[in-house]
Amino acid sequence: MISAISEAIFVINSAGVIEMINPLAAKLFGAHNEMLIGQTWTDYLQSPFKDEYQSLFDVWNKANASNKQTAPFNHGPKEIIINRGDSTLLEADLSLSCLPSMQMGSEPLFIGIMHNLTNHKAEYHKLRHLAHTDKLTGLANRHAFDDALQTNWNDSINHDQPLCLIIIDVDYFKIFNDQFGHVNGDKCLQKIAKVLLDALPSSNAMAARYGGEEFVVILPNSNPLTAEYIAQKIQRSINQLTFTDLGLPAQTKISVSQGIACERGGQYRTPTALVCAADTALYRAKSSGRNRINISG
Ligand SMILES: Nc1nc2c(ncn2[C@@H]2O[C@H](COP(=O)(O)OP(=O)(O)OP(=O)(O)O)[C@@H](O)[C@H]2O)c(=O)[nH]1
Repeated sequence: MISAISEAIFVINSAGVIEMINPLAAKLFGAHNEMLIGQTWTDYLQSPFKDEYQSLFDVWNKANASNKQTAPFNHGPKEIIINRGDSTLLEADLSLSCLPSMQMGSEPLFIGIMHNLTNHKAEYHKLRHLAHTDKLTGLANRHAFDDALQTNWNDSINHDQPLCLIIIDVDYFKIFNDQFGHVNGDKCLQKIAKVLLDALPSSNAMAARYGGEEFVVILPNSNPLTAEYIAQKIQRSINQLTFTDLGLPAQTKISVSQGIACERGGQYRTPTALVCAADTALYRAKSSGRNRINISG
Protein backbone atom coordinates (compact mmCIF):
# COMPACT_ATOMS: atom_id res chain seq x y z
CA MET A 1 0.00 0.00 0.00
CA ILE A 2 2.74 2.49 0.96
CA SER A 3 4.40 1.85 -2.43
CA ALA A 4 1.68 3.95 -4.05
CA ILE A 5 2.27 6.96 -1.77
CA SER A 6 4.28 9.78 -3.34
CA GLU A 7 6.26 10.47 -0.15
CA ALA A 8 9.34 8.55 1.06
CA ILE A 9 7.87 6.36 3.83
CA PHE A 10 9.12 3.53 6.01
CA VAL A 11 7.69 1.69 9.01
CA ILE A 12 9.85 0.37 11.86
CA ASN A 13 9.18 -1.48 15.10
CA SER A 14 10.34 -0.32 18.54
CA ALA A 15 13.67 -2.13 18.06
CA GLY A 16 14.29 0.05 14.97
CA VAL A 17 13.88 -2.86 12.52
CA ILE A 18 12.41 -1.89 9.15
CA GLU A 19 9.07 -3.66 8.58
CA MET A 20 7.89 -1.81 5.48
CA ILE A 21 9.54 0.68 3.16
CA ASN A 22 8.40 2.16 -0.15
CA PRO A 23 10.70 2.54 -3.19
CA LEU A 24 11.02 6.33 -2.68
CA ALA A 25 12.38 5.88 0.86
CA ALA A 26 14.57 2.97 -0.24
CA LYS A 27 16.07 5.23 -2.90
CA LEU A 28 17.04 7.76 -0.20
CA PHE A 29 18.66 4.95 1.83
CA GLY A 30 20.50 3.94 -1.36
CA ALA A 31 19.38 0.30 -1.33
CA HIS A 32 16.58 -1.85 -2.74
CA ASN A 33 13.44 -1.86 -0.55
CA GLU A 34 13.35 -5.68 -0.28
CA MET A 35 16.95 -5.68 0.94
CA LEU A 36 16.13 -3.08 3.60
CA ILE A 37 13.30 -5.07 5.22
CA GLY A 38 14.61 -6.60 8.47
CA GLN A 39 17.53 -4.19 8.73
CA THR A 40 18.00 -1.67 11.55
CA TRP A 41 17.24 1.75 10.10
CA THR A 42 19.72 3.62 12.36
CA ASP A 43 22.55 1.68 10.67
CA TYR A 44 21.90 4.02 7.74
CA LEU A 45 22.33 7.18 9.80
CA GLN A 46 25.47 9.28 9.93
CA SER A 47 26.89 10.09 13.35
CA PRO A 48 25.63 11.77 15.60
CA PHE A 49 22.11 11.05 14.33
CA LYS A 50 22.50 7.30 14.84
CA ASP A 51 23.21 7.74 18.58
CA GLU A 52 20.51 10.42 18.95
CA TYR A 53 17.73 8.24 17.52
CA GLN A 54 18.91 5.14 19.38
CA SER A 55 18.75 6.98 22.72
CA LEU A 56 15.39 8.52 21.74
CA PHE A 57 13.99 5.02 21.25
CA ASP A 58 15.66 3.75 24.47
CA VAL A 59 13.91 6.52 26.43
CA TRP A 60 10.58 5.83 24.69
CA ASN A 61 10.84 2.04 25.24
CA LYS A 62 11.56 2.57 28.94
CA ALA A 63 8.63 4.99 29.35
CA ASN A 64 6.40 2.59 27.45
CA ALA A 65 7.43 -0.43 29.55
CA SER A 66 6.25 1.31 32.73
CA ASN A 67 2.96 2.47 31.13
CA LYS A 68 -0.10 0.44 30.31
CA GLN A 69 -0.94 2.67 27.36
CA THR A 70 1.43 3.35 24.47
CA ALA A 71 3.22 6.61 25.13
CA PRO A 72 2.77 9.21 22.36
CA PHE A 73 5.72 9.67 20.03
CA ASN A 74 6.04 12.48 17.50
CA HIS A 75 9.48 13.57 16.48
CA GLY A 76 10.57 16.01 13.82
CA PRO A 77 10.70 17.10 11.13
CA LYS A 78 14.42 17.06 11.83
CA GLU A 79 17.38 17.24 9.47
CA ILE A 80 19.39 14.05 9.25
CA ILE A 81 22.28 12.76 7.17
CA ILE A 82 21.82 9.33 5.63
CA ASN A 83 24.88 7.16 5.10
CA ARG A 84 23.55 5.47 1.96
CA GLY A 85 24.05 1.91 0.84
CA ASP A 86 26.62 3.08 -1.73
CA SER A 87 28.51 5.04 1.01
CA THR A 88 27.41 8.45 -0.32
CA LEU A 89 25.79 10.88 2.11
CA LEU A 90 22.34 12.39 1.64
CA GLU A 91 20.71 15.20 3.63
CA ALA A 92 17.02 14.71 4.37
CA ASP A 93 14.39 15.78 6.83
CA LEU A 94 12.58 13.13 8.80
CA SER A 95 9.35 13.03 10.81
CA LEU A 96 8.83 9.95 12.98
CA SER A 97 5.51 9.14 14.66
CA CYS A 98 4.10 6.18 16.55
CA LEU A 99 1.15 4.61 14.74
CA PRO A 100 -2.01 4.22 16.86
CA SER A 101 -1.67 0.80 18.52
CA MET A 102 -5.48 0.21 18.41
CA GLN A 103 -5.29 -0.16 14.66
CA MET A 104 -1.94 -1.84 14.47
CA GLY A 105 -2.23 -4.47 17.20
CA SER A 106 -0.09 -4.74 20.34
CA GLU A 107 3.32 -4.30 18.70
CA PRO A 108 4.01 -0.55 18.48
CA LEU A 109 5.05 0.60 15.03
CA PHE A 110 6.55 3.89 13.89
CA ILE A 111 6.16 5.63 10.57
CA GLY A 112 8.98 7.71 9.13
CA ILE A 113 8.36 10.29 6.39
CA MET A 114 11.43 11.75 4.68
CA HIS A 115 12.14 14.52 2.18
CA ASN A 116 15.33 14.74 0.16
CA LEU A 117 17.02 18.07 1.00
CA THR A 118 19.89 17.79 -1.51
CA ASN A 119 18.52 20.36 -3.98
CA HIS A 120 17.33 22.74 -1.24
CA LYS A 121 20.73 22.58 0.47
CA ALA A 122 22.61 23.21 -2.79
CA GLU A 123 20.35 26.20 -3.50
CA TYR A 124 20.74 27.44 0.08
CA HIS A 125 24.56 27.24 -0.10
CA LYS A 126 24.54 29.01 -3.47
CA LEU A 127 22.34 31.84 -2.17
CA ARG A 128 24.35 32.08 1.06
CA HIS A 129 27.56 32.36 -0.96
CA LEU A 130 26.01 35.09 -3.14
CA ALA A 131 24.78 36.99 -0.08
CA HIS A 132 28.28 36.99 1.44
CA THR A 133 30.35 37.67 -1.69
CA ASP A 134 31.23 40.87 -3.49
CA LYS A 135 30.19 40.32 -7.10
CA LEU A 136 32.99 42.33 -8.72
CA THR A 137 36.00 41.03 -6.80
CA GLY A 138 34.83 37.70 -5.42
CA LEU A 139 36.03 38.78 -1.96
CA ALA A 140 33.83 38.66 1.13
CA ASN A 141 31.41 41.59 1.07
CA ARG A 142 30.66 44.12 3.79
CA HIS A 143 27.95 41.93 5.32
CA ALA A 144 30.32 38.94 5.57
CA PHE A 145 33.03 41.21 6.96
CA ASP A 146 30.72 42.50 9.73
CA ASP A 147 29.86 38.91 10.71
CA ALA A 148 33.48 37.76 10.60
CA LEU A 149 34.70 40.75 12.59
CA GLN A 150 32.17 40.06 15.35
CA THR A 151 33.12 36.35 15.46
CA ASN A 152 36.85 37.14 15.53
CA TRP A 153 36.26 39.82 18.13
CA ASN A 154 34.46 37.35 20.41
CA ASP A 155 37.25 34.78 19.95
CA SER A 156 39.87 37.42 20.67
CA ILE A 157 38.17 38.50 23.92
CA ASN A 158 37.32 34.95 25.05
CA HIS A 159 40.80 33.56 24.43
CA ASP A 160 42.73 36.73 25.24
CA GLN A 161 44.34 36.77 21.79
CA PRO A 162 45.28 39.83 19.72
CA LEU A 163 43.26 40.81 16.66
CA CYS A 164 44.48 43.17 13.93
CA LEU A 165 42.65 45.01 11.19
CA ILE A 166 44.08 46.69 8.08
CA ILE A 167 41.90 49.11 6.10
CA ILE A 168 43.20 49.65 2.58
CA ASP A 169 42.08 52.49 0.31
CA VAL A 170 43.19 52.96 -3.31
CA ASP A 171 44.96 56.28 -3.87
CA TYR A 172 43.58 58.74 -6.45
CA PHE A 173 41.26 56.10 -7.86
CA LYS A 174 38.96 58.76 -9.28
CA ILE A 175 41.82 59.85 -11.56
CA PHE A 176 42.37 56.21 -12.64
CA ASN A 177 38.67 55.94 -13.52
CA ASP A 178 38.61 59.30 -15.27
CA GLN A 179 41.72 58.45 -17.32
CA PHE A 180 41.07 54.82 -18.18
CA GLY A 181 37.31 54.38 -17.72
CA HIS A 182 35.18 52.52 -15.20
CA VAL A 183 35.57 49.13 -16.90
CA ASN A 184 39.34 49.29 -16.44
CA GLY A 185 38.72 50.67 -12.94
CA ASP A 186 36.72 47.53 -12.19
CA LYS A 187 39.53 45.32 -13.51
CA CYS A 188 41.99 47.25 -11.36
CA LEU A 189 39.87 46.51 -8.27
CA GLN A 190 39.92 42.81 -9.25
CA LYS A 191 43.73 42.86 -9.43
CA ILE A 192 43.85 44.50 -5.98
CA ALA A 193 41.52 41.83 -4.57
CA LYS A 194 43.90 39.11 -5.82
CA VAL A 195 46.87 40.84 -4.19
CA LEU A 196 45.01 40.91 -0.87
CA LEU A 197 44.07 37.23 -1.07
CA ASP A 198 47.67 36.30 -1.92
CA ALA A 199 48.93 38.31 1.06
CA LEU A 200 46.79 36.53 3.67
CA PRO A 201 49.07 34.68 6.09
CA SER A 202 46.63 31.95 7.15
CA SER A 203 43.30 30.35 6.26
CA ASN A 204 41.54 32.08 9.16
CA ALA A 205 42.59 35.55 7.94
CA MET A 206 40.07 37.32 5.71
CA ALA A 207 40.12 39.95 2.96
CA ALA A 208 36.86 41.79 2.25
CA ARG A 209 35.63 44.64 0.11
CA TYR A 210 34.56 47.25 2.61
CA GLY A 211 32.91 49.42 -0.04
CA GLY A 212 33.87 51.26 -3.26
CA GLU A 213 37.68 51.34 -3.52
CA GLU A 214 38.15 50.45 0.15
CA PHE A 215 39.17 47.00 1.38
CA VAL A 216 39.78 45.44 4.77
CA VAL A 217 41.90 42.57 6.06
CA ILE A 218 41.18 40.75 9.34
CA LEU A 219 44.20 39.14 10.96
CA PRO A 220 43.14 36.95 13.89
CA ASN A 221 45.72 36.14 16.57
CA SER A 222 48.23 38.54 15.00
CA ASN A 223 50.36 41.23 16.63
CA PRO A 224 51.02 44.73 15.18
CA LEU A 225 54.40 43.62 13.78
CA THR A 226 52.77 40.86 11.73
CA ALA A 227 50.06 43.27 10.56
CA GLU A 228 52.70 45.79 9.47
CA TYR A 229 54.61 43.05 7.65
CA ILE A 230 51.42 42.03 5.78
CA ALA A 231 50.66 45.68 4.95
CA GLN A 232 54.18 46.13 3.55
CA LYS A 233 53.75 42.99 1.45
CA ILE A 234 50.45 44.40 0.11
CA GLN A 235 52.09 47.77 -0.59
CA ARG A 236 54.94 46.18 -2.58
CA SER A 237 52.62 43.94 -4.61
CA ILE A 238 50.21 46.80 -5.38
CA ASN A 239 53.09 49.06 -6.48
CA GLN A 240 54.32 46.27 -8.78
CA LEU A 241 50.95 45.76 -10.50
CA THR A 242 51.00 46.35 -14.24
CA PHE A 243 48.07 47.09 -16.56
CA THR A 244 49.46 46.39 -20.02
CA ASP A 245 47.19 43.33 -20.21
CA LEU A 246 44.28 45.84 -20.18
CA GLY A 247 45.91 47.83 -22.98
CA LEU A 248 46.97 50.65 -20.61
CA PRO A 249 50.39 52.37 -20.82
CA ALA A 250 53.35 50.47 -19.29
CA GLN A 251 54.01 53.30 -16.85
CA THR A 252 50.51 53.04 -15.31
CA LYS A 253 51.00 52.50 -11.57
CA ILE A 254 48.75 52.55 -8.54
CA SER A 255 49.23 52.71 -4.78
CA VAL A 256 47.14 52.21 -1.66
CA SER A 257 47.10 53.85 1.76
CA GLN A 258 46.67 51.56 4.76
CA GLY A 259 45.55 52.03 8.35
CA ILE A 260 46.24 49.37 10.99
CA ALA A 261 44.63 48.91 14.41
CA CYS A 262 45.20 46.02 16.83
CA GLU A 263 43.14 44.88 19.77
CA ARG A 264 45.28 43.57 22.65
CA GLY A 265 44.15 43.19 26.23
CA GLY A 266 40.94 45.22 26.04
CA GLN A 267 42.39 48.30 24.33
CA TYR A 268 39.17 48.83 22.35
CA ARG A 269 35.72 48.36 23.80
CA THR A 270 33.90 47.21 20.66
CA PRO A 271 34.67 45.94 17.14
CA THR A 272 33.34 49.26 15.83
CA ALA A 273 35.94 51.11 17.93
CA LEU A 274 38.64 48.93 16.34
CA VAL A 275 37.36 49.77 12.84
CA CYS A 276 37.28 53.49 13.74
CA ALA A 277 40.89 53.31 14.97
CA ALA A 278 42.03 51.64 11.73
CA ASP A 279 40.06 54.25 9.77
CA THR A 280 41.74 57.10 11.65
CA ALA A 281 45.14 55.51 10.93
CA LEU A 282 44.14 55.28 7.25
CA TYR A 283 43.25 58.97 7.27
CA ARG A 284 46.73 59.75 8.66
CA ALA A 285 48.33 57.56 5.96
CA LYS A 286 46.40 59.50 3.30
CA SER A 287 47.16 62.93 4.70
CA SER A 288 50.86 62.16 5.13
CA GLY A 289 51.23 61.67 1.39
CA ARG A 290 49.49 58.37 0.36
CA ASN A 291 51.19 55.04 -0.47
CA ARG A 292 51.82 54.95 3.31
CA ILE A 293 51.07 52.63 6.22
CA ASN A 294 49.97 54.06 9.55
CA ILE A 295 49.50 52.11 12.79
CA SER A 296 47.03 53.27 15.41
CA GLY A 297 48.15 53.69 19.01
N1 LIG B 1 35.50 51.46 -11.48
C1 LIG B 1 34.99 51.55 -10.26
N2 LIG B 1 35.18 52.66 -9.53
C2 LIG B 1 34.67 52.71 -8.28
C3 LIG B 1 33.97 51.64 -7.71
N3 LIG B 1 33.62 52.00 -6.45
C4 LIG B 1 34.08 53.25 -6.25
N4 LIG B 1 34.73 53.69 -7.36
C5 LIG B 1 35.35 54.99 -7.61
O1 LIG B 1 36.34 55.26 -6.67
C6 LIG B 1 36.57 56.68 -6.70
C7 LIG B 1 36.85 57.16 -5.31
O2 LIG B 1 37.14 58.50 -5.42
P1 LIG B 1 37.53 59.37 -4.15
O3 LIG B 1 36.69 59.01 -2.97
O4 LIG B 1 37.51 60.80 -4.60
O5 LIG B 1 38.98 58.92 -3.77
P2 LIG B 1 40.30 58.83 -4.63
O6 LIG B 1 40.16 59.44 -5.97
O7 LIG B 1 40.71 57.38 -4.60
O8 LIG B 1 41.28 59.69 -3.80
P3 LIG B 1 41.94 59.39 -2.37
O9 LIG B 1 41.19 58.27 -1.73
O10 LIG B 1 41.77 60.67 -1.62
O11 LIG B 1 43.34 59.05 -2.61
C8 LIG B 1 35.34 57.31 -7.33
O12 LIG B 1 35.68 57.81 -8.62
C9 LIG B 1 34.37 56.13 -7.46
O13 LIG B 1 33.57 56.23 -8.62
C10 LIG B 1 33.77 50.48 -8.50
O14 LIG B 1 33.16 49.48 -8.09
N5 LIG B 1 34.31 50.47 -9.75
